Amino acid sequence: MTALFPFDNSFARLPDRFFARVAPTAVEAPRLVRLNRTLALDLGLDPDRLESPEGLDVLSGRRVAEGAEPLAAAYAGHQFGQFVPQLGDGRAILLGEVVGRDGRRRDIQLKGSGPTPFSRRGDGRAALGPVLREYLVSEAMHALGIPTTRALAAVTTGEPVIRETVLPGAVLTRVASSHIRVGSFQFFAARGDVEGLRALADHAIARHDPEAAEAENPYRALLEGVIRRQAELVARWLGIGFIHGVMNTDNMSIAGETIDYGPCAFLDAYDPATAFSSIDRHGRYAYGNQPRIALWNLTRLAEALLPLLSEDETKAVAEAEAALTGFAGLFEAAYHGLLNRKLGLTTMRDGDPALAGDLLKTMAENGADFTLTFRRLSAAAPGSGPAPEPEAVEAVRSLFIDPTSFDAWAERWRRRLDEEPGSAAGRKALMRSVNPAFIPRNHRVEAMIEAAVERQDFVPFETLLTVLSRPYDDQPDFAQFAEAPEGGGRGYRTFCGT
Ligand SMILES: Nc1ncnc2c1ncn2[C@@H]1O[C@H](COP(=O)(O)OP(=O)(O)OP(=O)(O)O)[C@@H](O)[C@H]1O
Ligand SMILES: [Mg+2]
Repeated sequence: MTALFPFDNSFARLPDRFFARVAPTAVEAPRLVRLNRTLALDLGLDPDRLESPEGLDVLSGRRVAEGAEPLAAAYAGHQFGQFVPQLGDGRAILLGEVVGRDGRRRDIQLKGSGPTPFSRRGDGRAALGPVLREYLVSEAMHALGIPTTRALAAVTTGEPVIRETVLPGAVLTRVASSHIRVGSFQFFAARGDVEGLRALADHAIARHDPEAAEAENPYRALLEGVIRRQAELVARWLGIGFIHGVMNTDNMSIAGETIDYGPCAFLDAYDPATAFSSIDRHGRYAYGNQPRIALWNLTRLAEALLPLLSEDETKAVAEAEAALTGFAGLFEAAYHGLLNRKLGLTTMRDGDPALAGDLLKTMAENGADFTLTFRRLSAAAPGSGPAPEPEAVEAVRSLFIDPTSFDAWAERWRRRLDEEPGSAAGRKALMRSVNPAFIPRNHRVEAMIEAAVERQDFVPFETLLTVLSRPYDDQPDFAQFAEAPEGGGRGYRTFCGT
C-alpha cells in the first residue's frame, strides 16, 4: 500500500542545530472536525484515506505517518519590538514535505500536537476556538486570492487544555510553502553562526527564489524576493481590511504567505488606527501601521543577512540598504494599483492616490463600513451605458453618517471615470473581482467559535466556510453574512497565546 503522505523532505536534511526531532504526543479520543478534501486532492493525497481511522491517527498526532520525519524548527524573533533569541516551534511539529499535483513543494505541519524542546512554559497544545479561527480565516484568505498558509484538517483531541478556563483541545494540520520565518534567520545571526545562516539562505533560495541562485549576489536577490513578496502581501491585506494583529518577526514568512492567525481580525468601519488585539496596547500592529511594520521586520531580516551580503561590512550595509529602499516603491505601486482597481480604474493618473485617499478619509470620518462601501460602489459605478440605479447610489450614501460628504467625493470619481476606456460592464466586473461581498466578519467568527466550543455545534463553522469559499459572488441566500455588525464593531477584542 502506498504511503498516506508521499513525503519528500528537504528541511530535515539541514544540520541538526536547525531543529529538534520530536514526535507528536498521542491524544485520548480524536475526532475529525473537518478535512479539506479539495486541498487534499490538490496535494495529491487521498481524502477518503485521510478521513479514515488511519488518517485520523496521523492528523491527531497519535501515529507518525510513514516517511514523516517529525521535527520542531528553531527560530528567534522580535516580539513587539523586543528580541527573543530563542523561540522555535513550541506547539507545532513539521511532519515533512509533499510535492503537490501542481509541482509545488509544501510543508505538512501539525499545530497543537504537544510539547517540544521549544515549548518554554507552554503546554504545546491549541484550543478548539483558535484552531477553527485559523482554519476558517486562512481558507477565506485563499478564496480571496491572498497568499496564505492553508488548512488541511482540524481535529478535536478529546483532551482539555487549560487557559483562563478549561477548553476543548484541537490540532490543526497546516500546509505552507515553507515555515521559514524572518526569525529563522535571526536565530543563526544572533549566534554568529554564519554557516548556519548560509545553509538556511541556500535552502530558502532553492525553495522560494531559485532564480536568485543565478544572480550576481544571490543573497541580495533572496532579500529582494522577500521584500517584494511582503510589500505585495501587505498591500493585499489593506485591500480587504485585514489586520494580522501580531506581526512579530517570527510570524513573517519568507515565502510571502500570511501566517499565524492568532489575534487576526477584519475592519468593519474604516479607521486606520484600528487594533483589535488585547495585548497590542499601543497599536503597534494597527491596520494602517502594517506597511511600516513590514519594513521594520524586513530591516531585521536584512541585518541578519549582513554577513552573507558581502565580506566587506560597509558593502554589506550598502547592499542591504539598497534592497530595503525598494520596499516603499513596491508597496505603493501594489497598494495604489489595487485601490485604483477597487474604484474601477484601469489606468493610473497623478491625482488617483489622492482620490482614493480622500474616499478613505471621508469613510473614516463617517464611520463607513470598509467592505460594504467598496462592494456597493461596484454597483454604483457609472459607465458608458445607462446611469446607475438611484438605489445603488443610495446604498453607498447611506453608509456615511453625512451622505453629502460622499456625494462631493462621488462627483470627482465620476469625472475621473469619464476619462477611462472600457465598457461599464467590464468596469463592474473588475470592481466585483477585487471588492469582496463576504469577508470573515469578526462577529460571525466569534459566534461560530462560541457555537462549536459551548454547544459542540459545528454548523456555523460549515456554513461560514461555504459562504467564504466564494467571497466575490453575491450569494443572495447568505446576504446576512455580508452585513456589518451593530455600531461598526468598534469594541471588538482578540486574544493571543491560545
Ligand atoms: N501553548 C503553547 N505551548 C508551547 N509553546 C507555545 C504555545 N503557544 C505559543 N507558543 C510558542 O510561543 C511563540 C509565539 O507564539 P505565537 O502565538 O506567535 O505562535 P503560534 O500561534 O503558536 O504559532 P505559529 O507562528 O506557528 O502559527 C512560538 O514560538 C510558539 O511556538
Ligand atoms: Mg507565531
